Amino acid sequence: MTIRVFIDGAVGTTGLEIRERLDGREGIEQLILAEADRKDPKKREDALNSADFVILCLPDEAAREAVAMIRADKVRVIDASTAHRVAPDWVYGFAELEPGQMTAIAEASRVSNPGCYPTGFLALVRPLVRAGLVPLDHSFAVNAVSGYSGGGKSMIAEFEDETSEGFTATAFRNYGLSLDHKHVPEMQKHARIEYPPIFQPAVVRTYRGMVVEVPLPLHAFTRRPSIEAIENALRDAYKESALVRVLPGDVSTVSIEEDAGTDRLSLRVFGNAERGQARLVATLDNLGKGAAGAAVQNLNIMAGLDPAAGLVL
Ligand SMILES: NC(=O)C1=CN([C@@H]2O[C@H](COP(=O)(O)OP(=O)(O)OC[C@H]3O[C@@H](n4cnc5c(N)ncnc54)[C@H](OP(=O)(O)O)[C@@H]3O)[C@@H](O)[C@H]2O)C=CC1
Ligand SMILES: CC(=O)N[C@@H](CCC(=O)OP(=O)(O)O)C(=O)O
Repeated sequence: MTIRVFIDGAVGTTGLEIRERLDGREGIEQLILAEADRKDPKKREDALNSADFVILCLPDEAAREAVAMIRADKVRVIDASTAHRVAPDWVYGFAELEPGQMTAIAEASRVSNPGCYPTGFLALVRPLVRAGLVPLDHSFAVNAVSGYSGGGKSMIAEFEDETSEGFTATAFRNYGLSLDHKHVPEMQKHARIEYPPIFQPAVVRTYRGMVVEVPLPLHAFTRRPSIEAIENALRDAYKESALVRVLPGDVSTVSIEEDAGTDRLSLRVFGNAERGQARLVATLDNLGKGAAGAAVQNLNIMAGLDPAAGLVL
């Protein structure tokens, strides 16, 4: 059986990566709009309704509009934008996050692809909250850096094109200083924690890759979990996963290039037992498990294909 896939936003940063991964795959036919038609509402509407699977790689508002254009019941949607990540009637497309999540994705008609930063945060934190090692009412902090492709075409131009408005030569800059980053509700909801985490993102002069860190004051928690207990809980949560790996915390540094160019998500636990402090560190590619890789994985799961097909391990 061949499935028909339409990527809306196929020439954007995420869309192109997905398209390349699906190109030439047996059993997948891509509906592709010509450059002159790709923003034509009528042409998009036709494509959106004649596909079996639609992957939205659009800004949030355009993603909402695209969903509203879909009338055919058979069309199943994966939305890479932020638009539906906390919507109650959408399935959260993070297959490894909860027991049973892969089945929920396989059966879903509407799947929201996780954000890149939430992917790192949730992978580190959710198993610990679920196991009761970290209390639900802990006030989490998240420190993270991303490659500049995380901001899509406009941020790529800011970092690469001297003639673009907003061109910057900076090596590192923080942002989200008003503490209202769009990923915070998604992190809170899917970690199932009481308070919004304090999210401290930054962007650096490298194209792709991310490091996402969560500091934990273990000494302050009622159960005072050991560093080993934290690492074991993560190992247990991801023991069956091909993409999420828990690595020993025996290195002296972790670089942003670690998983760039792959669909892996690597987790490490560092700590100081005497002080009762830990640093949880995730690395991933914002365009891999953080976007395009996750979308391809979700498509595989929804269409009943090999879950690892087209992914870079
Ligand atoms: N970049 C990343 O690392 C990640 C991105 N995402 C999400 O994926 C989505 C896409 O992001 P990204 O690829 O980075 O963004 P880009 O800006 O690189 O690409 C967006 C694409 O959508 C097109 N587009 C915009 N409006 C419309 C419309 N009304 N109809 C048809 N096409 C339209 C743009 O056209 P044009 O080329 O003419 O501008 C562009 O090609 C966003 O919601 C983003 O938040 C999620 C996780 C990570
Ligand atoms: C470096 C950078 O600017 N990154 C983007 C997030 C990229 C991403 O994950 O997109 P979604 O919001 O769709 O998840 C940001 O912080 O807004």
